[in-house]
Amino acid sequence: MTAEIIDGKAFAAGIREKVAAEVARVKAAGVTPGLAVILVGEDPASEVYVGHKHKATVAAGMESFEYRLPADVPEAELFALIDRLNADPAVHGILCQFPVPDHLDERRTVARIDPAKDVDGLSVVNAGLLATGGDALTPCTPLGCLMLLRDRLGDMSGLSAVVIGRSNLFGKPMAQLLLRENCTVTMAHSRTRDLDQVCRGADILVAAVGRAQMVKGDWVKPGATVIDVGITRVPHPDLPGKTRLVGDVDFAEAVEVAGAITPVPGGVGPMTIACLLANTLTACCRTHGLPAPEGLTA
Ligand SMILES: Nc1nc(=O)c2c([nH]1)NC[C@@H]1CN(c3ccc(C(=O)N[C@@H](CCC(=O)O)C(=O)O)cc3)C=[N+]21
Repeated sequence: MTAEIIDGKAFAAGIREKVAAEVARVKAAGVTPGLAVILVGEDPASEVYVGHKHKATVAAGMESFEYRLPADVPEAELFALIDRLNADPAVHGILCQFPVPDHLDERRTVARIDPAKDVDGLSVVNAGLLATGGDALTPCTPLGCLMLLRDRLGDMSGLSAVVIGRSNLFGKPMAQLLLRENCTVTMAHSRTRDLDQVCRGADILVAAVGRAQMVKGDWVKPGATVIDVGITRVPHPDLPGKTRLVGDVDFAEAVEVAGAITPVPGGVGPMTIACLLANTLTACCRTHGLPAPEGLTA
């Protein structure tokens, strides 16, 4: 039996349409949601993502503001920009693309962003709200995974969920979201013993380790839902000089065992951008006391 392949690209397109419809509604109420993206330095991969974000933002009817700062920008200058955006009523979401150059500190940078505009959901305030059951802005990639899981599984109560990876950006918030769905959650990581065995117990297996094709087919419980958050560029096996994207899961093996699985590309990645738009809309609605859009939040 081969797994159902979860089409994140199509699902994300649906979310983006929903966002666009809601944007039209808040515009009619006199507000245009705006997203500001800050890119420090010239990382080629980041350039591509920022380009995608800009296009998607505009396509949803929102305002997109882009700021490119030189790689050696002093912290004070970056912070002055963030302060300006915090105070700007046309800006409802602020995202500083990571990684930032070594002389800057991600924690200090996130802390500078107004938590009400922190559409990455990375601030201490939003992480704390998520952990304590409040109305947080939820990190985009975990939110996207949650939407895919809800769509496939509906009620997740009592299911065993294993998240591999414990980053602040993904693993920790993902575990919190699964816990809120009443899963029994295990957080696994690089020091976990007998990781393969731990994974075999999972009804929901979420891989976010950043190691290409690490999760093998025999790590997967038959019928499990597998969410692959990894994205690594590797040399193409058949085309010399070419590359391709792979996830943290050995897809060819896992697809034979799982009940459903997200591909890479076309799985979680497109959901991340769709959820960034959703979060910007949510932030805008909360700021203006408008009803929060349904189905677009955790
Ligand atoms: N502050 C911050 N927030 C982020 O959310 C953030 C960040 N920094 N830095 C970089 C990572 C990476 N990221 C992705 C977004 C979309 C795809 C995506 O759309 N991927 C597609 C296509 C990928 C391709 O073809 O290159 C896919 O998987 O199908 C992937 C990765 C957001 N990030």
